Amino acid sequence: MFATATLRVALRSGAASPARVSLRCSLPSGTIRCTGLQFAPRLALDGSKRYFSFDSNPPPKPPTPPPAGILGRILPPSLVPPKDSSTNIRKIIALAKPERKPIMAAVGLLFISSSVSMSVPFTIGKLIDYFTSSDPQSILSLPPQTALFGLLSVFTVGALANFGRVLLFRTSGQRIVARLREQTYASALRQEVEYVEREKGEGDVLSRLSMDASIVGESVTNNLSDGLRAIVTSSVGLGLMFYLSPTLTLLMLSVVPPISLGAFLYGRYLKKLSNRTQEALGRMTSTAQESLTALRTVQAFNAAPFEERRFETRVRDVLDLAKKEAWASGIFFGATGWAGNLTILTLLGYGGTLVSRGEISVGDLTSLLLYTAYVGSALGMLSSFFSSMMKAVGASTRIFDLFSREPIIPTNTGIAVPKKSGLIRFEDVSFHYPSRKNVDVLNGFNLTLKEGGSTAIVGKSGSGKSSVHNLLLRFYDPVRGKITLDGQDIREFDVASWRSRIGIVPQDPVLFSGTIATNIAYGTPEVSRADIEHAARQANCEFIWDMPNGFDTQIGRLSLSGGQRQRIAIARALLKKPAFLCLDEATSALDAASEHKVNDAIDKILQARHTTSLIVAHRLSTIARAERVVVLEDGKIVEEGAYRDLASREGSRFRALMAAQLEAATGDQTFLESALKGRLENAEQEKREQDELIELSVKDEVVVG
Ligand SMILES: Nc1ncnc2c1ncn2[C@@H]1O[C@H](COP(=O)(O)OP(=O)(O)OP(=O)(O)O)[C@@H](O)[C@H]1O
Repeated sequence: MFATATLRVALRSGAASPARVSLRCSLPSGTIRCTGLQFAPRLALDGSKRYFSFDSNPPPKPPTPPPAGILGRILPPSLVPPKDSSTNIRKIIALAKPERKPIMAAVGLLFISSSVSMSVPFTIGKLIDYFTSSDPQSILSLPPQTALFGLLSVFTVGALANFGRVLLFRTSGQRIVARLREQTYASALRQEVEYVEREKGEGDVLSRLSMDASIVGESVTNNLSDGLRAIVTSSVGLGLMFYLSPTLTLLMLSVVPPISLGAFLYGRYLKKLSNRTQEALGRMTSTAQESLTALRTVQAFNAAPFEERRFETRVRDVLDLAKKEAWASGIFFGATGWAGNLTILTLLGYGGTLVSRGEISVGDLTSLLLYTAYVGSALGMLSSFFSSMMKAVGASTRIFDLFSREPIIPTNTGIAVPKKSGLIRFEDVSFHYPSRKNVDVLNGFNLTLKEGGSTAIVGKSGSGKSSVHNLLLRFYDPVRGKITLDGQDIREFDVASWRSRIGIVPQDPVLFSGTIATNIAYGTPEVSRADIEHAARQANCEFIWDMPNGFDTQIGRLSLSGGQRQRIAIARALLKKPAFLCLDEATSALDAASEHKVNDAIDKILQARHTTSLIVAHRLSTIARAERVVVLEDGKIVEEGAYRDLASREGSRFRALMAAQLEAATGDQTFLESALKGRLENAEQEKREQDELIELSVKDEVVVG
């Protein structure tokens, strides 16, 4: 039996499909079969019967059919414009839609200015005939003064129309570029981190936003304007030429087909080059960005010459492509110029004979030669219009790739997360990163986080602790298994709603340009100054009060220590009043006073019973503070319990791990015992001493640059 229903479905990574699809499903012999997608998925119902997941792989793509249409039949495939060209041209035109009024007005003005300029050769011809004729009255029916005044007025109107055309085309062009950049940026921010950080690289995305957007914007306005002008000039010019002398015009036209073919081939070649140039520019920007953001490391390693060479290689790639473009342009423009001059020469030779035979006047021949020059330059403009359109199609492919890409972790779909916090469970989760599919980071990982409880997750470096946070925050989704909140798969929630309930304190917190206050209120801009100060106080950020401008101090001018940055990040997380907190403790050693303050701030979070915390812990003093400690090994939790129990259990994995971390030889039990015990005592004593410690002067912590 078949039933039609609309199901909410989520597809595993790699499968692209809208979040809502209609499927026809049947249940023959216990297997659910569905149709309605391009490929037949195998549907698995999980135990809760609320979440459906597809284990689907699209079938291999059929071989690309040969290009259709006349061009496809007569030209080799490499010369046929690809199908996406026309789609992209349509998308580019769609971008210009909101600007249709100014663009239409500009086109109107273009017709006026072009008509005026097209009247110039005709007028010059008539004037020459007037001044050289034995009977001038037969040529001009108006008195010469009136004719000159009329011409002056026409030229003024033409100039004003030209002014309006340029202004309108350029301003709408800039608005289109602005819109394109905004939307592409918004799309980049929506993508899953893997795509931006790994698959493409931030530099590549930046180059799409800056250079590619400009090229596309240019093409829809300046080039379009010049292209239209060229079309008007060449068609009107040719019409007038036919009117003046059909024979000479046909002679002139004999050179057009070879030039047009040249322009077509040149445009195709240029598009390819442009694509490759943009890719090379993206790689160049990425390289520069990487070393400039790590300038300290570069300088500390005296690696500037090495980085220069690396950048130079990238610049060379761009230069090589630019050279190819220069050759192509040189050959094309040289050849077309030569062909143009040859045409003029032929026209002059044959036209002179016609004049001597009295078949055409000197004025008309002059007009014709001028029109030939006009039409020739218009055809040149048309070919450069065609090549820049091709360039824009190349650049637009890169922009539209990003612009219309649906992120693998979908946004704006799913239900809102319930207000109350709840029980989080990782159920048989397996995970590998998309770029390293052969390395299982988690494998059958099970973990329950009690509401309001605190759990420290410990394990060797690279064992996958931070990956657990990444999954909880839905930067990635599990490859198998699921994460649930009170039994509901978190993939059913709207991702923004889910993340709004989670506070994060990363290992190396990022501070954005702006003031300390805006940084603490990052993500919660509606909070009051009193709330910001309260959160800062709770996170032991007393150093802020000692700064010259307090909370209004600009971050850009500060050099903050690791401990200070972490405390600002803790204040930021506290301000969000999160139901769940992911804290990734910094591995770098903090000085004693700083460590006390960070730990004390962490304590406050742990004591806030409304927050469920999952701490990736490195320091024993932090581990000792959590209610529960879990040990991660080979992608699984291999041990869990209270710190006291694990620390005192002979032969526990936890003790072995801590021994390795403390670099204590297995035989040196005394050192390990005292460290494990000492940390717990320290943690307890710290609590008692914290108020006193916070009073300690921290003024010298602040460095204003
Ligand atoms: N985006 C990524 N793409 C591919 N592999 C990754 C990515 N992030 C982490 N890894 C790899 O996944 C494994 C687990 O990394 P993870 O950062 O979760 O470990 P960790 O236990 O938090 O390490 P540490 O304690 O050193 O911070 C490591 O082998 C790491 O190299």
